[in-house]
Amino acid sequence: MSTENVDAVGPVRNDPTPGEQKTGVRARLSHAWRPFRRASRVSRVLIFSGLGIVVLFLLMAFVGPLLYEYGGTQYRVEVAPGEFEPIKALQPPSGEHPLGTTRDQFDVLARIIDGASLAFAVMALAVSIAMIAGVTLGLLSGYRGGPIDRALVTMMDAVYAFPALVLAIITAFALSAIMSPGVVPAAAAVGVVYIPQYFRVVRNHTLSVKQEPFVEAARSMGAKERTVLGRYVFFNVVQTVPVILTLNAADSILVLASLGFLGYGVPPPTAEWGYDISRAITDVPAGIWWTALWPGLAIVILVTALTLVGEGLNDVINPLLRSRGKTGPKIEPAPREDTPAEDHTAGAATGAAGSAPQAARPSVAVRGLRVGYRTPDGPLWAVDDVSFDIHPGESLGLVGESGCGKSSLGRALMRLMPPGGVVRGRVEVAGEDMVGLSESRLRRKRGEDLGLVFQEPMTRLNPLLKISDHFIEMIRTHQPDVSKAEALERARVALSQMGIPPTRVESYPHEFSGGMRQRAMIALSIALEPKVIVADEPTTSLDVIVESQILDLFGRLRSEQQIGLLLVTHNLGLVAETCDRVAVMYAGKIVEIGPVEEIFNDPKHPYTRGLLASTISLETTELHSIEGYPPNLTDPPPGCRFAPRCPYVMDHCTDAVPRLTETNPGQHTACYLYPGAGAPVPEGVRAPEGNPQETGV
Ligand SMILES: Nc1ncnc2c1ncn2[C@@H]1O[C@H](COP(=O)(O)OP(=O)(O)OP(=O)(O)O)[C@@H](O)[C@H]1O
Repeated sequence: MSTENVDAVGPVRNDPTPGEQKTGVRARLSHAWRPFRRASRVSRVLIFSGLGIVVLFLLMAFVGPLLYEYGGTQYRVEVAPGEFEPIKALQPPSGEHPLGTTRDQFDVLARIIDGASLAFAVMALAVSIAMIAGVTLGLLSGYRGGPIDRALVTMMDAVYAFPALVLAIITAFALSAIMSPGVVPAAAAVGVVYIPQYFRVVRNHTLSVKQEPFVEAARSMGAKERTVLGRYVFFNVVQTVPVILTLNAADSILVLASLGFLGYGVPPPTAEWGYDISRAITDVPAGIWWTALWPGLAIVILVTALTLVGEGLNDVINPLLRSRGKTGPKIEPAPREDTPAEDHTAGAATGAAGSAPQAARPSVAVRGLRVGYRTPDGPLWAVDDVSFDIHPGESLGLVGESGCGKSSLGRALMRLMPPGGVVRGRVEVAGEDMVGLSESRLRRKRGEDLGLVFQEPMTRLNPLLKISDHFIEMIRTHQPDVSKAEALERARVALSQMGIPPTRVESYPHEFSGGMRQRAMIALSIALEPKVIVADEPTTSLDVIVESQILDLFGRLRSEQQIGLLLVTHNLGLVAETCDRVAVMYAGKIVEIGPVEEIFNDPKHPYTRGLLASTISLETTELHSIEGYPPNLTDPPPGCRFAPRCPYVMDHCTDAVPRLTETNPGQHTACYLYPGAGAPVPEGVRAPEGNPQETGV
């Protein structure tokens, strides 16, 4: 029996589809039934035939003793009050003893009936022991990590290395020293065998689930730690349990029978199928077939039935397996999105460093932001003293080479840092400093004031939750008074605003195309009408048509809802098309910031020039590149960090970090080639001019 598929197990989610609102018990039954209705025919046949057999055995175990005249340990019959006659040993099946009698003068059918009661009792107890211990330890180990994890993994590996039966026998021996033999020690001996299975599956799931982008995405939308642990870690992890449970239930019957066969199980004369087979071993050569056959058949049939239920359940509750048998998702007509004319001039006027002057107060004001990590080579400041503003409806592009700190900056705005990451400085969002906020207040700000859109939306949506669940959870986390029905309605509206048919709200993320997932992710991030969206490479994994749809969406959100946008990207073309202003980052610092038009037409910083020169456009005749590599941020060069790669480097470039100084209206550049950067420009030095794509850096 394998548990290999359980890693992919999904939820049994039972939410109503639109237009089907039932109430009370009927609704619950209908919802519980839904996953089975969606399951393939084969799965349903497997489950229900298996369940049918298990129910027959249960009836036999619990109703049988009331109806059948013999008991499993009864070796005589009362023929008259106080007068007994022994049951004859080794009687073949007959009207009186339908399955015959054993050499110990027991009725075989009565032994089968009592053996079934024992099997169910041991199975239930053993599986519960294993599940509770394995799941608890697995969650603890995976979530906590560190020495606890190492100790538990070593212990479980040692236990797992033992052959199951040997382990069960050793446990039975050990338990016999502290308690008298019976159902409980037998169940404990069987249960111990399965603890490592639950432990390994749950621990590995916990480890991977807690790092899943969708867990981070949930945090970015303000989910509480308890919700993250419960709904995203525990909920994802426990989906694996029912399948292991049914498969282990089947296996436990075999282990119990083996223990009984070897004489280590429940002590005789208790009816136990394995023990009965061992007693019948010498009967078979003597032509006495019935004493071994019936308990053997009972074991085979019950184990097979439980396995069928387990395999069928796996198919039903795993959404990925479930969709395997279908003809595929319905093909939706391409969504029509009206593109309003974008106002790229908004916020593109003159202003102080990092800020476009606007009448309104900025939605985000970043001042002296530093973002650091602990690394084996020492502290690394990925963002170092960065300041800028984003005004309502304004879009700021953040560009730079890989590793210059763009994503770190984006995350720091939400204070969504990996372990070991620190944020210093001020990030004022709607008048409150994110850096100093308490965790609970921070959770409210995330989602409500700041939305986050990631690249690869598939990994950011919980694969076990429907799109509707994502909306309901996020909306109700921030607005507990909103009913589920209202949240669902808002989800439908938000989806249709993004060009996704509202009927698709009940789909799982894997039933969406990449573009639909990204639009759903955007719909989610704007559901609470945040002031600013941080979009980190939002179109990287999408084709150009979907990319253009997404950009149109951002444009609409900005012009219609005045949502600000921080677009983190490598793609200068995307910035030219989408943004009002652009900030160029190099080695953790903003080296140039200003209106897109100014910077793209007249870049001042040699690094900006280098970046633009290495961009391919229709006019490109010769591709330039910036020589060398960005510095190691654990040990950045002194002064201007670009100096080691700069073709215009001067002596004093390495003395101190140049200040951002206005070089064009609204455009600020941190370079000693321009007066105001902190040192006089040496005589005879001329700053570069002209189109860098033609002239190079
Ligand atoms: N969790 C972390 N621990 C240690 N260092 C990190 C961590 N995350 C990022 N860094 C380091 O911080 C620096 C900036 O990384 P970041 O991902 O912010 O850059 P980026 O410009 O977004 O790069 P890319 O465009 O490739 O995503 C890099 O030197 C990177 O190695």
